[in-house]
Amino acid sequence: MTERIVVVGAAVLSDGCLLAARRSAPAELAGRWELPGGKVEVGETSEGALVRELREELGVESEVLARVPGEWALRSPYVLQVWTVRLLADSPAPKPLQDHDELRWLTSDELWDVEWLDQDVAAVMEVARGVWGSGAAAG
Ligand SMILES: Nc1nc2c([nH]c(=O)n2[C@H]2C[C@H](O)[C@@H](COP(=O)(O)OP(=O)(O)OP(=O)(O)O)O2)c(=O)[nH]1
Repeated sequence: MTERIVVVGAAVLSDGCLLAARRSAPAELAGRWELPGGKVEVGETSEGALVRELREELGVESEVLARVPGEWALRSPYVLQVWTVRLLADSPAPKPLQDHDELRWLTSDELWDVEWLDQDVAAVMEVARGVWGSGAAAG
């Protein structure tokens, strides 16, 4: 059986915008944009991993809403699964505390203004389809 490790990515939504995070490390990913998140640890649920990663990376308190259909291959053995997430009302605003050096809230018109990781493009398209409908075509 092929080993497969799930990386959970958060489509954090607020006021109709999607949160994008620019990676600061490792060197081969630095400068490119991604959905914040990380690896699911042993004994952890996907939802638990997302809430933990968002707390560690962005300093926010969040609630997982729904799985975005699909699964996307990353560098083997990793696969990306994505969930929509909202910030709790009393959450601090997100800050790039760990792994990222810049954050942006993107409207559907701005979605392709950032250089997403190549392996994230299909996942971001699926998020856009679910959130905004088919209007947010890749630019
Ligand atoms: N979080 C996240 N990681 C992604 C995305 N796209 C993508 O290729 N990756 C890769 C980068 C990393 O190789 C891996 C996840 O690593 P990570 O560094 O975010 O996870 P982590 O916090 O659990 O890492 P670690 O330092 O504890 O090992 O997946 C994405 O959209 N979000």
